[in-house]
Amino acid sequence: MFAVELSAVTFRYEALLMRFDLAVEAGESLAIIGPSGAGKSTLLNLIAGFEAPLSGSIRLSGVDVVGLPPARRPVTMVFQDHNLFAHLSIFDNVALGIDPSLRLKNGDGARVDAALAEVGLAGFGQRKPEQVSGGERQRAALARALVRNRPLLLLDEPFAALGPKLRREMLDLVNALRRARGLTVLFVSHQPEDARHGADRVAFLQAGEVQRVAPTSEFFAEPRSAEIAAYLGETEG
Ligand SMILES: Nc1ncnc2c1ncn2[C@@H]1O[C@H](COP(=O)(O)OP(=O)(O)OP(=O)(O)O)[C@@H](O)[C@H]1O
Repeated sequence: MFAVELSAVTFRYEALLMRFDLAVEAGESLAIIGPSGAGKSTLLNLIAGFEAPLSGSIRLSGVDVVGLPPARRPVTMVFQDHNLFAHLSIFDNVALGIDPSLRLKNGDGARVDAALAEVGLAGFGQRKPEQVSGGERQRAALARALVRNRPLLLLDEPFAALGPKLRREMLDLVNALRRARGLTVLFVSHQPEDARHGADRVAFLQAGEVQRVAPTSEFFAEPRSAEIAAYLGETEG
């Protein structure tokens, strides 16, 4: 049974008809790369339930989730724009992952503290988002995703604004959390280097389709398809 399985999933934005087929094993880390407008964010949004397909099936751990709202899917997601509330402390921002109205029950506070410690933010709970660095804000967003205890973690370019060294550190953190918690991770990145560094396999999207999926070392090995060579030339220049 796959952690994620999309079969003939179609979706349309104006002129672009997308059609996705993809299978991801439990515990895997999959990088999703491809040109701007290829459908990378749309693919994650379909899995998370922020968009509904025209047709096809989306199975998560064997269960067809089409029609289920995002909150009822075994999924948690982190975005590039971390969506932290400026007026709330880091602790409260993370606690929103447990209860959006911040009515915490016994033990919830300890869960928030544990998640903050897991992402390297022990002791940062009482600061406001503006009082921490960009990398630390993304760690907080990751902690908020983790407290939801979902087996599938989707990352839509969450580290795009960080420099290369920090991005590698964040990918290492994600992979450590993946192993410790047995998560399946799908991450979108514009940096092929992120895929090389942090993914077991790479999915290359082009014009609304998954054009190639391969183990990372195989994906980057020669010979490459014309489309992949063009993409890598375009972005590595
Ligand atoms: N809300 C929307 N309304 C109309 N068209 C949209 C909308 N969101 C995305 N699109 C279009 O759908 C296509 C796929 O967009 P998507 O954001 O999934 O691509 P992407 O690969 O994530 O791109 P990028 O790398 O630039 O973020 C693009 O052609 C885009 O213009």
